[in-house]
Amino acid sequence: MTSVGSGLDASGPLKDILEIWHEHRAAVLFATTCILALVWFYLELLPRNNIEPTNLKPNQQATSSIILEEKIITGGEKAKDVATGPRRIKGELRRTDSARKSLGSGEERRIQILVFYSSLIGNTERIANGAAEGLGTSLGEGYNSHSTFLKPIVLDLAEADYDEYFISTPKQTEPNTPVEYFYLILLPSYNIDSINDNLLEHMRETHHDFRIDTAPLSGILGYSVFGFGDREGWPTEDEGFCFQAKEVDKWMAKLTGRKRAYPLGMADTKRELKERLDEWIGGVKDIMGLVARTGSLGEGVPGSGDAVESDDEYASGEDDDEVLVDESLTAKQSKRKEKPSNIDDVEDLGRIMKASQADSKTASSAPVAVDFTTYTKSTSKRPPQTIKEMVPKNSPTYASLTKQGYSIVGSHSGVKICRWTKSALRGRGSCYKFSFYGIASHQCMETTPSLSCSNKCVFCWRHGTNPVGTTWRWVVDPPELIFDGVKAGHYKKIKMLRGVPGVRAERFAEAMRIRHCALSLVGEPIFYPHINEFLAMLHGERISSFLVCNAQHPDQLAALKAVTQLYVSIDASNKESLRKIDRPLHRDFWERFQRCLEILREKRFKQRTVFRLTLVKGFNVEDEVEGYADLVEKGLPCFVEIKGVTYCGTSSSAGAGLSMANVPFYAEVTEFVEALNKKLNERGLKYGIAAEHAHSCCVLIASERFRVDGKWHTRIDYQRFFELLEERGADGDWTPEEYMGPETPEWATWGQGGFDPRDTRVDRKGRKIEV
Ligand SMILES: Cc1cc2nc3c(=O)[nH]c(=O)nc-3n(C[C@H](O)[C@H](O)[C@H](O)COP(=O)(O)O)c2cc1C
Ligand code: SF4
Repeated sequence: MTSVGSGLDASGPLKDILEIWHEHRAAVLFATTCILALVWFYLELLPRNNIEPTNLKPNQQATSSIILEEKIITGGEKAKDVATGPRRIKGELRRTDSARKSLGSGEERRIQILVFYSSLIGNTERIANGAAEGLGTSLGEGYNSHSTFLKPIVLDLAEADYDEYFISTPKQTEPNTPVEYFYLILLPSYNIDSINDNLLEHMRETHHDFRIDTAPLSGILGYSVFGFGDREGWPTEDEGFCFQAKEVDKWMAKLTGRKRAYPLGMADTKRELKERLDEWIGGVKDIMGLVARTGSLGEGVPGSGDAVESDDEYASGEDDDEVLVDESLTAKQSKRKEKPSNIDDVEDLGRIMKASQADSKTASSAPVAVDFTTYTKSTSKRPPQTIKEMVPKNSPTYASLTKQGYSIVGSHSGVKICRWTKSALRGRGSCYKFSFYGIASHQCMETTPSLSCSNKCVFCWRHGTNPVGTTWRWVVDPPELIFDGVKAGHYKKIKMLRGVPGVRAERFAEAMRIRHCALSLVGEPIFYPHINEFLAMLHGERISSFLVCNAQHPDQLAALKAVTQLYVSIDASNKESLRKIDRPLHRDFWERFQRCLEILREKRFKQRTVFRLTLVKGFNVEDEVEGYADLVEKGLPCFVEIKGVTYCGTSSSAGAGLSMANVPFYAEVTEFVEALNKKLNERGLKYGIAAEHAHSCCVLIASERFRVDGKWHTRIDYQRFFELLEERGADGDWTPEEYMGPETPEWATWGQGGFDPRDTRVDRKGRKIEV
């Protein structure tokens, strides 16, 4: 037996131990090292993990590191620098109250509202004090345990130190209890020298001072401005109404790096003060609630509160009704062959709906899909098919649509904010439907309960991403889910526009109540099996319905109940042209189209019916006036909207062969309209050119039924429409004349251009255009 290095002879238990040591020396050393490493790891890192919240803001993080150094107590002494090696912790970990609050919840915050005002006559001073008191009372009640609103402080801009408040974020008085600041600025305008000029000068200089950050107030939580003015002396914003509040709002956006938390509010102090102020204060309180709950001002769209006051959305070209040339159409797409699909009875629709509603996720018991490809009925039976979602979350279609700004609701519906809604929120004009029918664009929701369509129109601006199909072969979502979802999606997007330059508090508040619904987004709304239930929900909340269909689903059109205004798209005047331009999937598309016109004719004394013509030069304009007159004679719609196609592409539409050359000039549209109107009159049809919206390249021909004492009445009495619905039900009998609105405003009538004089017309870069 050999000795163990020491030269000692070993025997008995000692010998056993030594033998084991020899055999397992490496393993034992490794285990010991691991245990020591774990102990070090525990002692060194655990305390820090406990007290360093990862999601704190920079100033909070700074505070936490101060706390780390000062408050970890080792036997009554301050801890040594953590980098010097493992620490031995004795005794308890103690923290100050504020640190405990701040770190225990991870989100404790103290918010200080500063109410700035200027006042020559004294009104604004009184209002500022009242507002601060009101806010103090309601916010003092607290939104949750993690936020404390300190009593608002009122500051007179004539006395406040600009260097303290407008050159950088106000200094923290107690570093261990950081405070976040929220600025409210109440400002009357004066066209004489006043303290406002000093403030504006100071803001301008600060922003341009190369020694100072261009956004030195970016550390504040947010701001909002309210302006006071007098419309008697300064009737419009262009004439100086609240001009200094507008300026301050703009400079604050720059200095804070887009932290406009709520839109600029404005009031004529002699007329609408209380209403506007309450509205604005209510909005500010909501934002405070949001901050308290979530710790942030919420999401904003790109450009929201943009310091350069951008108008980027004008370049996006999005719009429900502006039909845009789709640059993404490719030769490949246009040549794509349609797969032969099943032909079944329309009655099967009911079966599909029931089955898919019963269990939308159980695909195995799926009924036979409905095929609308051929309008004639067939009795052939098809094997059961699997029901899928139309736009599954993981599909490229979903990704593409959401990228384009659609919110997908459920599995086949969508909602999107149209560019006119944004435009109206900013006082830059509503869409032509305002001029013609009185729809306020900022109160309009654009949605569809079916993202699928059965055409592939050459001018469709949906970038070829919407699903197409002739059959409803997808899961059917219940109408309640869609209704709640689209409203929530719409409101969410409106809220995101709160910081966009030019959005006015008044219109923003109005926009939080949807009054109109344009069912004309991508897809075909009447494709949705529960369209009537969905419409009833809209009407139940007094939301008007403007439903556009593609004249390819006659049975659904016939079964459609009351809508406020019913459209069919008339994209061509003859079969060949329609095939070329709409590229329909249905083989019997022309028969379907004709049948839809007949149905519209039948409905014309019950509903406001509209033909929508989209003119594409080289496709459906030349030599087609006669053909369109035939169609109007057949359908006898209440109105004919004629619109020039709009181009948004940067490259040519190779597949469809479209380019800017296909976009008619407004003069060409008006020439066409005059020719069509003449043809109609020659045939003894009583129509006339009623209104126009040159900005949208759109003109309205109306039936003389809507001309009273020589004046056009193309607008709608929405109130009366809902009364009729409530009195007589969705199948009830009434005529469109019964809810005919007041006279079409002079500025909207033919020859006047159609731009609301109360709005400001701007170009794509936001520069003012003289109308
Ligand atoms: C000399 C003078 C000039 C004014 N200039 C404007 C103006 O350019 N634009 C505007 O909207 N209101 C203007 N106003 C209206 C005031 O902004 C409005 O009356 C405001 O409520 C006054 O607030 P104060 O009482 O706090 O000073 C002016 C008022 C005065 C007396
Ligand atoms: S009707 Fe509504 S959705 Fe359509 S363009 Fe006007 S505002 Fe937009």
